Amino acid sequence: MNHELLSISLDNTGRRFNRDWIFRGVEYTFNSGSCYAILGPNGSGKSTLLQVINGSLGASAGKVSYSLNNLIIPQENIFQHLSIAAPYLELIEEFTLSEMVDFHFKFKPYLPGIDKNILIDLLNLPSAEHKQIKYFSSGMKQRLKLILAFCADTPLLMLDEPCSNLDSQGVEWYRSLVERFLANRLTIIGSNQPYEYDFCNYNLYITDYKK
Ligand SMILES: Nc1ncnc2c1ncn2[C@@H]1O[C@H](COP(=O)(O)OP(=O)(O)OP(=O)(O)O)[C@@H](O)[C@H]1O
Repeated sequence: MNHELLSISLDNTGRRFNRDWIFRGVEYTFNSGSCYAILGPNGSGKSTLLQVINGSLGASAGKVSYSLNNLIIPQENIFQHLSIAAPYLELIEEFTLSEMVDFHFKFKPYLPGIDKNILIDLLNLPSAEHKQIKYFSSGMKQRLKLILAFCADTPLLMLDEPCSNLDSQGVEWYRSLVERFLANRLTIIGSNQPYEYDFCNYNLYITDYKK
């Protein structure tokens, strides 16, 4: 369980592409221990807002600031404290599952109580350990992205469309990870499927920031 206290504040934050504002005037603070859903229809800007929050995309207006254990940290360092599963973040197709897990956890520690064998058991994909990821189905890849994000010991967990390509068993499996691995973290989920986010403490509607 991660015990670091992270706070992310958006101050009059907006992002545009060319002349179109995707969102503007966002005033919001995200805190450890809560789960936030970013909601809106397809193409409304959920992924864009997630990327602005994690600093991988700059804001066109306003600012995003971060504090960890009450110390301000610069935007360029936030990725060290972040685990993310998103459709636009790819796995390394040439690796086997085993190699992918080793590679991922060179950069991020495991959550206490988790190790490689436990993680592979949790993934529940029998006989996939030495299979190359390029031979995984889309649902298997999605499970792998999720388990890598959930099991890394970071205060910030971001999930964009977490159940894309998952079947109903996969959705149940996702919900079991949520119950087990969210405590104390700051979790932000981009979604328009209630089963992906209905346990969140707060909902943000991107359409509220379109003016
Ligand atoms: N690099 C870019 N250049 C120009 N426009 C972009 C760029 N990235 C995203 N957009 C536009 O920004 C808008 C928001 O896209 P975004 O992917 O954030 O929406 P979303 O709510 O996550 O959508 P979905 O639910 O379909 O995943 C869309 O109109 C998209 O075309």
